[in-house]
Amino acid sequence: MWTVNTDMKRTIRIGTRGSALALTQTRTVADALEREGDVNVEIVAISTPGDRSDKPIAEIGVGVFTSALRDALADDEVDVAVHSYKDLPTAPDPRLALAAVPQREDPRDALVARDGLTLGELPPGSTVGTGSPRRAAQLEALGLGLRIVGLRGNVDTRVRKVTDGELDAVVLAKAGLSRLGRLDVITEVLEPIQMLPAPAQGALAVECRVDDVDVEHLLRSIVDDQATRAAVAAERAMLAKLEAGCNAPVGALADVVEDLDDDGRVVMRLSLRGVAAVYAKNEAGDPVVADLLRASATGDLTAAEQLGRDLAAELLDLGAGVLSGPESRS
Ligand SMILES: NCc1[nH]cc(CCC(=O)O)c1CC(=O)O
Repeated sequence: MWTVNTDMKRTIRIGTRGSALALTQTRTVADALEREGDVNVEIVAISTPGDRSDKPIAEIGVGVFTSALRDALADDEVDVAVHSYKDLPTAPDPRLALAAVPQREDPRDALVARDGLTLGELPPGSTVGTGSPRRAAQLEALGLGLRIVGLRGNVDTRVRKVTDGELDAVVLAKAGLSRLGRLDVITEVLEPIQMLPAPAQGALAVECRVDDVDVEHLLRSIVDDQATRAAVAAERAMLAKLEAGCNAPVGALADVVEDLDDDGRVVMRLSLRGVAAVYAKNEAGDPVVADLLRASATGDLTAAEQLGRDLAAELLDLGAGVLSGPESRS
């Protein structure tokens, strides 16, 4: 007796962190592949040191959430890795290819405050939780007299600090709340003019092994979004160049916008805004935000990375490298 395997579909193993957020965003990639790719998909949760530690990210370092996943992919334990793009180090991993950048969620940060309050309605002295020096610096610069309190943990844990009355508010990525179905807790979506998001916030990075051309082609044709890829490339190029010159917290946001060319025809271009904090030392020798440097520029969609590097150069000229504060990427 013998049986014929009639199911000739290839099975693609997709690696992800095990958090509710990571699993949900990986599910969207898996669903698209199963729907349009004529493949079977298996989701493999991989535990990372970042998931097992409660220390501030600034202490445990960049890549804590992503390097275990990248290793599993390079070692052929999975075929695809789905990351929150903003958690990836800027240095490329030569073992891997960035096969797809799916369409981005709303990149903005969101306030979750007690009693439905907005930032402007929080009385001076209110406590606002965030573990991100980028968010802390921009909150301080608003001059509202808010007390910034360090914070870590998953999205639900952070929201609970407000619902339990421990903090007056927390700031989180809107995309994370959206993916978890928790948009209802948002009391204000923060405009980029007040708070520029982390480079690549709200976007996913989908990687495969550099020599796995079949999977790369599959991912590129089904889940890649070119506008998101260009926007995120500009933001990340800006971050990468600034990292070389300083470790100041950086915010960046690129939008695809309509513009007119020399002949008055409508063309799509990339508009990039960036912010970097400059620190000074107070009497106790601790770094405090002395200034927020801002710059913006518009460029060709096909030269996204150059636009990012140019804007970083402008911020460095303005003094972004002078005295760097706490390291941060989120
Ligand atoms: N730093 C943690 C992190 N990494 C990705 C997200 C979700 C949002 C996203 O994909 O950018 C979050 C949570 C947050 O910043 O509130």
